[in-house]
Amino acid sequence: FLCVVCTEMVESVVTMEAPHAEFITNQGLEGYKNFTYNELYVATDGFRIDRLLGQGGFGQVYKGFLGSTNQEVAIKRLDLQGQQGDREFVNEVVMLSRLHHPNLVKLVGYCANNGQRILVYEYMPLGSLYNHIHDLPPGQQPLDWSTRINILLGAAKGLEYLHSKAPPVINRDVKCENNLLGEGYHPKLSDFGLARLGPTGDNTHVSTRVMDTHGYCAPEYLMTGKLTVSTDIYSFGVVMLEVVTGRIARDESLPEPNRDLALWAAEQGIANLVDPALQGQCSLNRLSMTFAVARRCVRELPDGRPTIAEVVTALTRAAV
Ligand SMILES: Nc1ncnc2c1ncn2[C@@H]1O[C@H](COP(=O)(O)OP(=O)(O)OP(=O)(O)O)[C@@H](O)[C@H]1O
Repeated sequence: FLCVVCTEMVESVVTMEAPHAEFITNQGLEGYKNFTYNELYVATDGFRIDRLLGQGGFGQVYKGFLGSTNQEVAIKRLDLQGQQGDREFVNEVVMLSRLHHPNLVKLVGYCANNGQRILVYEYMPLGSLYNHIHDLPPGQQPLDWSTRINILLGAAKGLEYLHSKAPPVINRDVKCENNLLGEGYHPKLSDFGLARLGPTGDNTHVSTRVMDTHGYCAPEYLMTGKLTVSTDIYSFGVVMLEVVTGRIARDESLPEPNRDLALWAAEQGIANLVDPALQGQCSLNRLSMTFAVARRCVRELPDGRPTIAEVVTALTRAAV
């Protein structure tokens, strides 16, 4: 019964019918805890400011502690902006309840009582990849080559799982901030509120909202709003370039055409590309392999981009 319900809900999310958040609460989703607002209020000491982990496009994320299970969690409280927020909420809950992989962040539960829209996730103690690549606080050592390549490999495996579903799940929001890190820098993709089920047959899903997340968007997506697995591949290529160059995806302080990392990297030799902090840590062969696959991912024409399975193969070779 629940599977049928989930499928119906996913379809209604994709076709943007009326939200179903109260419906989720009433029916429950097997395996996920339906929290009361009070439980989460207690877990975060009243959503105290010093528990704030970060602010995303859809609301604040707090660190919480569930006394009943002795578990640390991340609690995302969505800003209530009418149906839009509701749609993202239902989409995230339904998507995560169907998707399970060691490189995807786990949903612990949710709360949709009294107009609240709150998601509860496993806590990822090392935060986002962004914070380990960019704007390092003084004294923090940059990640070494082997850690960086293993993070990329794990993230690529998470994306491979999504793309291997029938129909494929398009993450649509692949970026460094959405790669969260657990103990030992184990990476997990997060944030499926924007994920969409991909096209079947020759149809291409046309998004009603084209979102440019600062240098991560494939050119054809910006022009047409058409979502395919190739648009995720482009974004993943930008993440790869960030991780190995240490540069951000789009640097507004630079003159065009050097602002977008993907465009800049296409014109550079390896010596210029590699993050100075990685000098001497990796053979030229592995560096060239990694840059070659990253550059293929950010090709202008989607047909020239590799599949995520090819990316996993290349990164596996670069990691050994
Ligand atoms: N499960 C988690 N464990 C630990 N920290 C988390 C977790 N989820 C989110 N965070 C922190 O909260 C921040 C905001 O997360 P969130 O997913 O809301 O936004 P985002 O991905 O940065 O942006 P957007 O929602 O616009 O894509 C993250 O960058 C991360 O630092």
